[in-house]
Amino acid sequence: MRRIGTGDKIRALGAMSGTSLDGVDAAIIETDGETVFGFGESAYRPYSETEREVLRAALGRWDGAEVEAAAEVVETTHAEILSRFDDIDLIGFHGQTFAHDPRGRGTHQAGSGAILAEALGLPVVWDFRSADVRFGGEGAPLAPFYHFALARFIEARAPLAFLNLGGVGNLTFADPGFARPETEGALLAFDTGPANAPVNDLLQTRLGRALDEDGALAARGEVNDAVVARFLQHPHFFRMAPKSLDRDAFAALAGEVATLSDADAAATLTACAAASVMRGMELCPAPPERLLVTGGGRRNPVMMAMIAAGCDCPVLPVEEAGLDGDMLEAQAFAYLAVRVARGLPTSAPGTTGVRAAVGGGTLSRPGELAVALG
Ligand SMILES: Nc1ncnc2c1ncn2[C@@H]1O[C@H](COP(=O)(O)OP(=O)(O)OP(=O)(O)O)[C@@H](O)[C@H]1O
Ligand SMILES: CC(=O)N[C@H]1[C@@H]2OC[C@@H](O2)[C@@H](O)[C@@H]1O[C@H](C)C(=O)O
Repeated sequence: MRRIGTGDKIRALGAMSGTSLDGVDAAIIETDGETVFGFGESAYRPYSETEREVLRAALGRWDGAEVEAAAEVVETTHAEILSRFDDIDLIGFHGQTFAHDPRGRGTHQAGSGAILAEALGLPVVWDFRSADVRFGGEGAPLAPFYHFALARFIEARAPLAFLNLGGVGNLTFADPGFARPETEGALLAFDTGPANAPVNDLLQTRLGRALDEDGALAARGEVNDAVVARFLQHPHFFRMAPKSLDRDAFAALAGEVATLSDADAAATLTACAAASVMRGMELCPAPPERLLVTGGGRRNPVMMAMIAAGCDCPVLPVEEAGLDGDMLEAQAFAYLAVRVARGLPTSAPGTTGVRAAVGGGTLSRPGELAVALG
């Protein structure tokens, strides 16, 4: 691959498989790793029920047969979706997080970028989170550097916030007045709390459904305020930002709603997700002019209304700013891949708590694996 410089329009393809285990998102952006020039095609490849079972069996595990089987699903499904795109310079492959314990065992995203580089015949940047953890960071969230680039892309004139409502929620406060994302004060980011994961798990366990479509069940229920108040006593809400979460850090919530009706339980878990966003907004260093929401939760009108009711600024899906809320994280890993290829940082003390700005990620080129094995 040629050396990349400022102003070079690299066509990077990013792929993300998030904590809700619904499928793989893939999207192209054009960038030099600093400025976003534009967007390209995107695609979504849902996991089959069988694949999802294999992935679920690996949740919370670091190694062993379950993780190996899951890594194979991650690699084959990604190879399938990524091979659909043409004229790509570089791939950013996030992989699938099964376990995340930055202050303990570390963080692990399953799936090998080296194998994908071989399969696709393209350079692949992967393992984005390990270096950050090694340097004292949380290893997450990593989208904030991309949020900063987007704030400039949409020509935001005042500090704003991005909220991702995936399985877990994460919030980024971005001040586009700064020239670079790693400068102190440009970004503050952290995981807010659980977002869709507890509601999804409830629907799966009780009703055999993957999600509460449009919040229909939650809309019929009543929020149990005592459960929400107890939820907010979790140590996560007393930690300073940056901070991150494992998908199942709040697994105990399922027990808290066990005696509630399906509708009341869904309403209460949705309210917990919204309450954690409100706590998150209190951590912003200044009031953001708007909260732009990405991720699947922005399609849940009950969750969105609860969040809007607790915020002092407009709460809008990112589409209101001309962005694509389904593909934003896949785009983020395309953007970060170009930064890694250029040796630019991908996280900073304000985004992950890392000791100093660091570039995380391994670049694998096709042919390397053959050399390594031979
Ligand atoms: N119409 C809808 N109504 C309610 N919830 C929805 C709807 N569409 C999507 N969701 C929720 O959004 C989830 C998917 O969100 P998304 O793809 O952003 O998560 P993810 O990327 O896997 O997670 P993370 O960002 O934590 O890694 C679904 O599992 C579901 O809970
Ligand atoms: C360890 C890990 O995979 N974390 C994910 C997860 O899903 C949402 C939230 O928790 C966020 O911290 C992160 O993903 C996004 C893409 C990020 O790194 O910005």
